[in-house]
Amino acid sequence: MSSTVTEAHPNHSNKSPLELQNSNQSKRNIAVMTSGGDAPGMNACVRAVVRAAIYRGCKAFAVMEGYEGLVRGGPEYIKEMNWLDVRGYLSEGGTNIGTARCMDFKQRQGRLKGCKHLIDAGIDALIVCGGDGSLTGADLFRKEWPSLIQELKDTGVISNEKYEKHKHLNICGTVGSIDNDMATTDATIGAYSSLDRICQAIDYIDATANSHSRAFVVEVMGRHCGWLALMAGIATSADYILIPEKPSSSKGWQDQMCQIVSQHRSKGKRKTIVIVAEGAITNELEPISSDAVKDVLVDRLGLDTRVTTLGHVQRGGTAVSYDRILATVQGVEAVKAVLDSTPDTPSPLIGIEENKIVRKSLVEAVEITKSVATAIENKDFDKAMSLRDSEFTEHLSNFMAMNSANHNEPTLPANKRKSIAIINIGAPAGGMNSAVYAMATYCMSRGHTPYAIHNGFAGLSRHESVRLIDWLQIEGWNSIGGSEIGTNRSTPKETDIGMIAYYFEKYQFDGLIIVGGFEAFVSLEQLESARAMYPAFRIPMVLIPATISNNVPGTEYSLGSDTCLNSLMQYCDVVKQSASATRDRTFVIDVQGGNSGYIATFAALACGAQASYVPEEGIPLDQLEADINSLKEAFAVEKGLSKSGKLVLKSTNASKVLTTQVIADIIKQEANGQFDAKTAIPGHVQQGGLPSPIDRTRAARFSIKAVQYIEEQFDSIAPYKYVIDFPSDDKKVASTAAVLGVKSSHLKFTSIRQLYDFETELGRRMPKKISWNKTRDVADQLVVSDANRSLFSH
Ligand SMILES: Nc1ncnc2c1ncn2[C@@H]1O[C@H](COP(=O)(O)OP(=O)(O)OP(=O)(O)O)[C@@H](O)[C@H]1O
Ligand SMILES: O=P(O)(O)OC[C@H]1O[C@](O)(CO)[C@@H](O)[C@@H]1O
Ligand SMILES: [Mg+2]
Repeated sequence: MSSTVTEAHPNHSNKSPLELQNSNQSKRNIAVMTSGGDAPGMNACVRAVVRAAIYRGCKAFAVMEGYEGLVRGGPEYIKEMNWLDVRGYLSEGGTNIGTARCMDFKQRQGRLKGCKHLIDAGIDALIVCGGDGSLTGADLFRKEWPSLIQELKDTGVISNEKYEKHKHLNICGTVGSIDNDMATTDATIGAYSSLDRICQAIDYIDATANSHSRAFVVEVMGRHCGWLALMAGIATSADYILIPEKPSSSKGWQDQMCQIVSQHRSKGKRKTIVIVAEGAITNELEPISSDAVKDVLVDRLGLDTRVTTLGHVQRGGTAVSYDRILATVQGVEAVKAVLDSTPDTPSPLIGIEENKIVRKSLVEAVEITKSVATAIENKDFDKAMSLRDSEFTEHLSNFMAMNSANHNEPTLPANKRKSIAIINIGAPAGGMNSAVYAMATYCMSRGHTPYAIHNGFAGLSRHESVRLIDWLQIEGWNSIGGSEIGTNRSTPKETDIGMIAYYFEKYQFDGLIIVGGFEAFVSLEQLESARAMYPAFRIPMVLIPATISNNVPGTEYSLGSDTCLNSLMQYCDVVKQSASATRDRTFVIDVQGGNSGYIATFAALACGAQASYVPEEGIPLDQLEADINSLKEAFAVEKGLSKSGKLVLKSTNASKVLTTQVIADIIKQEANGQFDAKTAIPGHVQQGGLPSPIDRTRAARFSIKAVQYIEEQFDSIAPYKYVIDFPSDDKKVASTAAVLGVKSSHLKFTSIRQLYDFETELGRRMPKKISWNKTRDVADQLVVSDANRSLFSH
C-alpha cells in the first residue's frame, strides 16, 4: 500500500473515508450490471465498482443476469454486495454476476418493469458494463426514464414520494465486449484478452501450417467489427484479412487475396494464414464465409487448406493484465462519475484514449456507433471507416503496407528512398522483434532499404554487424520473444563512437531507429551531441522506448511492459492460488524494474495484492507496520476462509536494507504463528516469453511512425550534413533526434535534448515526473485494511 490514500475525485479531495461515508452526497445505492456477451475483465469491473462504492460510503448492488435481472427484479436479481463478495474476482474469467441477451428489455414494457424494480430496490445509480447493444439499451432507458416513471406514478404503481426521489436515472457506461466496436473509446474491456487468445491460437496454428506447408483460414469473432481480425492480422503477420469495414466485390477480394498469397508463396513462405472476421462481407453486403475463402485458396491456388473457427474459446479464460487494470480503473472512475452527476449532467461513458481514462458522452458514443452500422448498411464504407477511431484506420493502412512489402511497386519515388538502420539496445523487451519486422516491411513497401545492426553498438564497432534485412528471414518474428538481432547495454561512448560513425558513413545511413530502454535513451543523446564532431550522425534518429521498467523519459508507455505485466501477473496468480490453498500464507514477491515502481504498482492492481513497495516511496517503517497490522486483521477476520492467501509486491530497489527476505521474515515474526510468510522471486521470467499482442501491435504502430518521422525530418537536417559549423543549438535541427512516446492521450515525438537536459534524473535513471502515481491510490482503495473495511461494509 502506498503511504497516502488520496482521493483523485475533485469534489471529495479533502474528505476522509469516514467523512465520505457520512456525507449526504455519498449515501447512494449504486448498482452494477454486466450485459451482452461476457468479456474477460467484467469481473474486475464489478469488483472495482462494488469496492469503490463501499469505500465511498455507498451501498453496492449487483443486477444479476444483465437486463433480464432488471426485468425480473426482487432481491434475488438485484442483490446487495459486500466487500468480501467480490474477493477473487480479478483472476476469474466470464462474469460472476451473470449476463444475458434479454429480448424483453428491447420492449418498452420490459423497460417499464426494469424501472419499477430499480425503484423498489432503492437504486440511485446504475453502472452498465456491456457492449454497444447494452449501452444502446442503457441510453434508451435513460432517455425514456421520465416517461416510464411518470407512467408508474400515474398508474399508482409508485408513490409520489418515490417519484420525486427517483425522477432522474443516474446511469454510467463502461464498455465491456470482446468486439471493441464502441465509438469514442480505444479499447473495450475484454478485447485485448480475446486478442491474446486469438494470437496464441494462431501461433499454434503457424507451427502446424508451416510443417505441412498448408493454408489456414481462421475465423474470429466480431459480428459487425473487424478490430479483432485486424489486430490479430498485425500481431501474427497474417497474409490476408477480411473485415466488414473494408469490403470489396466478391471478385475483388478473391483476386487480391490470391495475388498476395501467391506472391508470398513465390518468395518462399511455406504457410498461409487468412483471418476472416465473423462479420466479413462483400461490398454488396453478402456474407463471406470461411469455407468460401477456403474454396478459393484450394481452387485457384491449389493450396492444401484447413478452416479453424475459434468460437467461444476467444471469450474464455482469465483477463490479461491490461483488461484487469482497465476494468479496475474504469470501475472506480464510474463510481466517481455517478457521484459527480447531477440531473443536468449528461450520462457518461468511461473510455480510454491512448493511456488516459476519459469521460465521454454516452449519447454521443451510442450515436456514432449506430452510424457506423447505418453507413455499412448503406454501403458507405468510407464513412463507416471514418467513424471508427483514427487508430483503427491507421492500423489498417499499416497492415496493408506491411503486407504488400517486397512485391508491390514501392510507394515512394526513387529519389525519396532512404537507407534506414534499426538497432536494439538494453535488456530484451517484448515487441523488439515486432518492431524490426514492422520497420523492415514498411521500409520495403515505401522503397527504403532496411538494415539491422546486430548485437548493439558493441556488435557494430567490433564486428561491423550490419545486415540487410531479408523479407523471408524476418517471417514469424512477431511471435518470438527476446531480440533476434541481439541486444546489449553498451552505449556508443562505452564502445567506440568513432568506429560507429565510420560504419554509419560507410553504409550511408539516412536514418536510425533505436529500440530500447534507458541505455538506448543515453545512446541517442550521445549520438545527438556528437553530431558536431561526426557528420555521419547528422541524420534523423528516433528512439522507440522498449523496456519492462517503463522508465524512459518522454513516454508513459514502453514496449515490453505489457508483456512483463502479463508474465508477472500469471506468476502472481499461481503463487496466490498456492497461498489461498494453504489459507494462512502471505507471499512477498520480488519485482524487477530498476528504480521504477511501474511494474510493481500495476501488477499489484492486476493481482489484487495487499501492498506494493516501490523505489519512488521506499519502505517507511510506519508503513510496513501498518501493512503488517492490516495483514493480521485480514487473517483474523477471514479465519482460514477460502481465497485468504495474500500477496505483497516489492520492487527490488524499494529498499536496500529491507530486502524481500527480510520483509518476509519480519512479517512471519510479527504474525506470531497466526500466519506464514514466504518469498517468491520471478526474476527474468518477467521479461516474458511470447510478446503480448499489445506489445506486438504497438511495436508495429511505433515503428511505422518512426520511419515516417525519418522521412519527414530528413530535409530538416540534410542541408547540414557536411557544413563545418554544425548548428548544434538550432532547436529544429536538434529535434530531428527524438523519443517517440505516449503522452496523455497522444503519440508524440519529443527532442532528446529537451528530455535529457530538463526532464531526466540521470542518477536515478528515471524521468523527473511519473505519470502513474495516481494509480497507487486506486490500488489502495480496493484493498483497504479490514479495520477500515468494517467501517465501510454494511
Ligand atoms: N436497442 C436496444 N434497446 C434496448 N435494449 C437493447 C438494445 N440493444 C441491446 N439491448 C439490450 O442489451 C442486450 C445486449 O446487447 P447485445 O446482444 O447487442 O450485446 P452487446 O452489449 O453489444 O455485447 P456484445 O456485442 O459484446 O455481445 C440485449 O440483449 C438487450 O437486452
Ligand atoms: O455467445 P453468443 O451469444 O453466441 O454471441 C456471439 C457473439 O458475441 C460476441 O462474442 C460479442 O459480441 C460476438 O463477436 C459474437 O458474434
Ligand atoms: Mg455488440
